[in-house]
Amino acid sequence: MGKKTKKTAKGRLDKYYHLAKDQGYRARSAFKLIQLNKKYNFLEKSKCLIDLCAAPGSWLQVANKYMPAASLIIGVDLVPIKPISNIITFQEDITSEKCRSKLRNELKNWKADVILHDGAPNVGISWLQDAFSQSELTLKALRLAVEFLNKGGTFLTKIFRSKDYNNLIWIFNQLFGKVEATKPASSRNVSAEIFVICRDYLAPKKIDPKFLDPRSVFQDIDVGSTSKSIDILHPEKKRRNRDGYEDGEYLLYKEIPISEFINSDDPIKILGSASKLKFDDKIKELLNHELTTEEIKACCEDLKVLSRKEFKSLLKWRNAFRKPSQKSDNNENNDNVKIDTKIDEKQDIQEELDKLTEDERIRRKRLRKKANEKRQKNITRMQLKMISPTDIALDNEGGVDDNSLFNLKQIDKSGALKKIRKGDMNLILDQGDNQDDDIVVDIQNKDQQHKHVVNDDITYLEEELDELYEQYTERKAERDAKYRVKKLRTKENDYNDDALDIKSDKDDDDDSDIGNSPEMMQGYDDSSSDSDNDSESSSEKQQSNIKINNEKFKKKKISKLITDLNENENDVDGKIKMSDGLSKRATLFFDNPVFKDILKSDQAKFREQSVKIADNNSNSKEKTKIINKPISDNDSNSKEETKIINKSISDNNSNSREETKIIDKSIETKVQENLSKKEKSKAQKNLSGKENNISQPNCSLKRKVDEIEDNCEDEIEIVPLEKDDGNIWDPNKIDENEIKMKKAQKIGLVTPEAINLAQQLVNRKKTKQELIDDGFRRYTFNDREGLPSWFLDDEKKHNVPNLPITKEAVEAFKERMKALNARPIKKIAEAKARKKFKAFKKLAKFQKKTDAIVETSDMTEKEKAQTISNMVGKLKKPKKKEVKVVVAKGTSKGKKGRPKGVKGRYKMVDARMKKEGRALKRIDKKNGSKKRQKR
Ligand SMILES: C[S@@+](CC[C@H](N)C(=O)[O-])C[C@H]1O[C@@H](n2cnc3c(N)ncnc32)[C@H](O)[C@@H]1O
Repeated sequence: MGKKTKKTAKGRLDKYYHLAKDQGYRARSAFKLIQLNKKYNFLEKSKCLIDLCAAPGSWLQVANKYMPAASLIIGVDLVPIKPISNIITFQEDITSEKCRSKLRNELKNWKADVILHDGAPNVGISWLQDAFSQSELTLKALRLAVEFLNKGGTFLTKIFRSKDYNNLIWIFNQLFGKVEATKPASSRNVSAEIFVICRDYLAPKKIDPKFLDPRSVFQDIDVGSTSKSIDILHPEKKRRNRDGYEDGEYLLYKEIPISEFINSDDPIKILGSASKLKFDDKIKELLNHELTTEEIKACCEDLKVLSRKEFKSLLKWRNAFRKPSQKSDNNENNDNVKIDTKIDEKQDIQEELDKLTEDERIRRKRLRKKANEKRQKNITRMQLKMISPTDIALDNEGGVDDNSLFNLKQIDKSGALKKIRKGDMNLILDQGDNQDDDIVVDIQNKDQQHKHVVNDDITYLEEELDELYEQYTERKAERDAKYRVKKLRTKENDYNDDALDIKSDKDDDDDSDIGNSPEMMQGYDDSSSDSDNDSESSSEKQQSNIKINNEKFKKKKISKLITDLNENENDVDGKIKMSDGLSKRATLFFDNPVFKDILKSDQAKFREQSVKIADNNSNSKEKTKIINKPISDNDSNSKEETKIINKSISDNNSNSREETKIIDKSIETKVQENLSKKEKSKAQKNLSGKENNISQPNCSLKRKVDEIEDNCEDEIEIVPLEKDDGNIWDPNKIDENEIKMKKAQKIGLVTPEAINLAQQLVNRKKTKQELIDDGFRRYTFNDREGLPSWFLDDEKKHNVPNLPITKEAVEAFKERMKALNARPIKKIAEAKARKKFKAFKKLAKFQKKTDAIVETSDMTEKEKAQTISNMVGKLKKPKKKEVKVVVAKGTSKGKKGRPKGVKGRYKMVDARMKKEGRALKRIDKKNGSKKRQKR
């Protein structure tokens, strides 16, 4: 058995426990007397009270409180009672003669107005004995009551509800005018105790001693048959018996003769109550009967361990030995048994079935709940714009399968892609009935009605999704005005779908999404690389490549909108990667028309940048191609190429490194020109004669370039490289800036200027161009050359750019800093929160207690106010932190740190110090009392 804790046992620490503690009562039972007194008002009128069984003394406290001052109150108990002022207490057994004489001594000629009895003998032996001793103790208390009670006095006693209850009440009624049994609210419901208040003591001159003799009071009771048999066929229906043991039976083991079992009209009862069936002399011949098997004998030996089957076989066996007349008498009984057993089996099966059905229902409910939660989560995520509507379909089963609602593969098969792209989903649904294999397989087996239901569901879901998607796009449009323009453009593109299919090559040069597609970019690169090894006109091939790729992309673009979701290049470990390097999910997301124009512009920029990079990169294939072109082409082409290069030279004059490259290019151009004029024949010779030169055009070119460079040194004007002007004083270049950058990266924007600028950029108040323009001002090119250091220092201090910043921005920054400064550090904040939480908990507890006091009807308003104010006082008083004085001895002597077995605050002292401390305290106390006496 698990150990019962103080808290759990009978719910010990209840409201009355706390109330008693708060009001200083020694036990919660004080409230029982308070409540009884409230009902019957007997304490206020009394001047003498005897409390029999008074320890620990809470009833005495209540009596002292409610009775008039200078009343005589006597308390007696088996255990000592802690003294209470104005109350006489002594330790005695109330059943003893000694107690009687002691009481007589204390009372002298007085008689009590009230006698209380809350005695509880040592219980726990057995129910029967417990109840009996309680009744006996009550009778003993009554005996004292009739001796010491005044006429018209009150006797309050506790009794347990048992079979003796009625007898006791009868006795009380003979001696008192009014007898009432009641159970106060503070008495626990689980307790069998009840209080009987007997008022108007009749004080008869002569009392029949039998009234106070337990043997005569409790012997004539006929409580009826108290058989403790168990229903052997329904052992689980066994009820707890609160009546205790059978009368006269104090043993659990019971032997019953077999003859009794056979002749009994209620054999089941016998089997339930007996421990063993004894083969008695009367029917000893049964022992040797063939029906009396060893198993039957063994069953008779110990009935307590038999199963239902074994009990049945015993009953069968008994039936065989019954006389026909007896049989007919008991046939009914046996039939009942059989019917009962059958019903039992059926019941068992039914119960089992019910249990299984219930389990299944719970399982389904759980699954349904899970699915609903997931759906709800997706919708929320979509509303928060964390995912696109298409993701919901993907997430539904962790991906798109053949049965998925959004399996566009099915739609693809239908050949109605264009219609879908125009938004006509109904068309596909109509066709889908015939073309969707998977759906057909499913639906074929079901009736037509079901088909409609399924279609209706899908249509409904699609409509819902469309609606959500529209909401999403509208929200987006509201946020971004530019989006509307893009949307218009998207619409235009949609209307021109057919035209898009046969768009001319002209479009390739535009910044359209086709030309900017990743595939397109790839195609572009491919063509460049092809030209390395191809002697064919590169421009032509490039054009044709672009055209092919363009068509490919067009096809892809068209089918993208309603593409097969399973289309992927790699599907490794379940992670699907699309051709453009994005995951399938991401590709789907960016295929959304919302991103169409964003991608267009971005890709266009990307292409521009790529072309520029290709132009500027000396090692790039593109450049080699351009340089190679004059070799393979005629002289006329070379001039055009030179122009292109010159153009790029003029475009890129800011960077010195770039410039060097450009100069290299100009050299190469000149070389090419010279090559076309002077060395053409030589080069042709080389090209036709030397295989190596053909296979490695770059090498031959380089050699030629070297040769020609040597020859034409005079003709080439070499432009000197611009020196890196380190003397230009650029305040942005100094280390300080780097430090600021690092700081900003670490803790964010730290100056109001930075915040202002960031805000302007984010709110689109400032464009990129304006920002660049702002960079060119009088501070931009400050020449530091030859300036004295003191001047530079001074300049650094005072000649700083006055960046434009609004008053509001500065105010906002100040506020932000103030807020930051006002915020406590983490540890302090945590400590404060902890303190607050503790105070809150304390307050809640206090409130609970005060509520209980306010609600209680056992106290006057004044008392309530007093108790609450006392509690407030206690709450305010800080608890003293106890410091334990530990004498350093044994192992802890001379050792540092906490001594063994000491918890909480402690102070290490040596034995002398402790003794001296005590002596000082004693002396102080003595002196203090002397001083007081003098006063
Ligand atoms: C429930 S307590 C009484 C509580 C008491 N009314 C109060 O409010 O503090 C029961 C007490 O009966 C006492 N008791 C039991 N048998 C007794 C006896 N024969 N004589 C005296 N006291 C007895 C026990 O010692 C026990 O303290």
